[in-house]
Amino acid sequence: TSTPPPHLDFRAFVDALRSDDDLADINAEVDPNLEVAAVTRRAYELQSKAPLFHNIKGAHDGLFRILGASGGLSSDPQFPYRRLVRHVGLSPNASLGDFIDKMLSAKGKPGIPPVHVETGPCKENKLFGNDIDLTKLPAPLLNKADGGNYIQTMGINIVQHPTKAWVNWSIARAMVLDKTRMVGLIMKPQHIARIYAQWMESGKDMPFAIALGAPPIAVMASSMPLPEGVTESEYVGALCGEPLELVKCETNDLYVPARSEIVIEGTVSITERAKEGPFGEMHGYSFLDEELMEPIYNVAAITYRSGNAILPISVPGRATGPDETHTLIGTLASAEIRQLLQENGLPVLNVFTPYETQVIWAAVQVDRKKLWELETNAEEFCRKIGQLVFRRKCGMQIHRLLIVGDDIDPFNFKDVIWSYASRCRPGMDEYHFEDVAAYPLVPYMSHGPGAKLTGGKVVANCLLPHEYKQEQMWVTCDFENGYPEEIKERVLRRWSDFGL
Ligand SMILES: Cc1cc2c3c(c1C)C(C)(C)C[C@@H](O)N3c1c(nc(O)[nH]c1=O)N2C[C@H](O)[C@H](O)[C@H](O)COP(=O)(O)O
Ligand SMILES: [K+]
Ligand SMILES: [Mn+2]
Repeated sequence: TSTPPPHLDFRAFVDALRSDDDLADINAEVDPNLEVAAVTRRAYELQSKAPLFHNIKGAHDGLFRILGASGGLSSDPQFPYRRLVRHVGLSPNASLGDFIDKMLSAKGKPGIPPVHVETGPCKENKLFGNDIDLTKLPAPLLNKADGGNYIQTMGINIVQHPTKAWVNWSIARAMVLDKTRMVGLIMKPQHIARIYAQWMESGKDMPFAIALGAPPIAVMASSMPLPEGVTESEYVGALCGEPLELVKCETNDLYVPARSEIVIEGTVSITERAKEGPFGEMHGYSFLDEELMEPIYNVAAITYRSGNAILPISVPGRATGPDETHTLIGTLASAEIRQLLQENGLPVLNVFTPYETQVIWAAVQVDRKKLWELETNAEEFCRKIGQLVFRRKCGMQIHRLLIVGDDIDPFNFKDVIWSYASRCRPGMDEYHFEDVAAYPLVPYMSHGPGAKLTGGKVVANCLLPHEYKQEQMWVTCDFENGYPEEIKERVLRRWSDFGL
C-alpha cells in the first residue's frame, strides 16, 4: 500500500519535514541522559530544524531513535507554523487561525468511527514478559531536576470507559519506574482521570495503551480538550473525512493506530502508586519539592515498527521558543474556548494563548459591531465570558482572559499587550473569579500565596466603554492606520529611493 499523507503517518511526517529542510538528521552518537533533551530545548529556543537523533547511546534491537520538537515552530521564518500545520494537512503558509479553523471544522459533524485492520507496521516487533526491560531502553532524562526518565511525553494515552462507549485519547506524561513499570500523572479533571476513577469504582485495573509516533493529526486531537464522551479517534475520522486504521493490542481489547512507531500496553493499577516527578513542565519551572504519588502503569507488551522505531519527545520549558505544551495545548484549548463562546452566542472571532504568557493567558477577539447589538457593558460581558470559560474543562489551563477588539490581532502579542496596557484600567476593568477550579501547575497557584486548587482567575476588559456602543473614537497611530492610502502607497513606492 502507498504511504499515507504526513498527517496520517508519522514517518511520512518526518520525511515531509526533511523535504521542507526543517529536519536535522543527526548521526553522531548522542546521550539520552540530558544531552538529547538539551539539544532539543535549544532547538525550540533558536527555532532551528527538528532534531532526529539516529544514533542514541544505549539503543538496541531497533529501540529507538528520537525525534525532538515535532511541534516546535519551523526553522523557516517565512513559514513559522509549517511544522505545526503539517500535522493537519494544511499548506505550508497556513496561519494559526487556519490551524484552529481546521481543528474545529468537524464540530457538528457525525464522528467517523475507526476501522480495525488485521495488522500494521506497529506489529512488526513484539516484546512480552521477560523480554521487557524499560530500564534498558534509552528513555531520555529531559531536565536535570526530573525525577525519572520520561519515556512518554508525545505519545497518545488510550483508555476506555468501563461501561460507556467512550475511548479517550489524550497526552499525559509518564516516566520509567523499573523493569516493567512506569508511573504517570493522572490529573483531574482530565478525561484520563475521569475514566480512571470509573475503573477504580469497578474494582479492576485500567487497561491502557500508549501509541508513540502516532498519526500527527491524532496527536492534535489527543491534545485538544474535546467534550466529555467524545471518542477522539472518531473526531479525527470526521476531520479527515475517512476512518483511522487501528489494530488491536496484544494484551487487552484496546485499539491503537496501526502505523504507530512504538506501542506500550498494559494496565494502570487502581491501588499501587509511586512517586512521580519532579518534571520540567509547561510553565518553565521544575519545582524541587514536587511530591506527587501517581498511579503505576504495569507494562505487559511493547510492539514497534522495524527500521529503527522513532520515539517522539517533548521537552517542556520556557516558551522563548515555544514547545508542544504551548503550540498544542495552548492553541487547541483556544479552539475549544472559541467554540464554547460562539456556541453561546457571543460575538467572538478568535481566541489565542500568547506564547509570551506561557499560554496562561488567552486573548478573546470580539467583533465590536456585533457587540453593539448586545447593548451590554464591560462588567456584564466579561462576567458572562468568565462564567463560561472558567467553569469548563477547556478553560482549565487559562488564568487570565483578555477581551480585545477586532482591531487587535490575537496572534500578535504586541497588539494584545498594547490594548491591555492602554485600555484596561487597573482596579475597575478586571473581573476576578476566586470560586472556580484553578490549574494547579501554574506556579503562583502551586507555590503561591493563596489556595492551590481554586481561584486566581481574572477577565481583563481591554475595550474602552464607548467601544461597547459605537465606532472607536480614536485613530490608531501606526503606519497602517495613521495615513491615507495614497500617502502609504507613495511612501512604499519611494521607500527604496530613500535608502531607509
Ligand atoms: C501536548 C501535550 C499535552 C499535555 C502534556 C504534554 C504534551 C506535550 C507533556 C509534554 C507530556 C507534558 C504534560 O504536562 N502533559 C500533560 C497533559 N495533560 C495532563 O493531564 N497531564 C500531562 O502530563 N497535557 C495536556 C492534555 O493532553 C490536554 O489537556 C488534553 O486536552 C487532555 O485530553 P482530554 O482529557 O481532554 O481528552
Ligand atoms: K483529548
Ligand atoms: Mn477527551
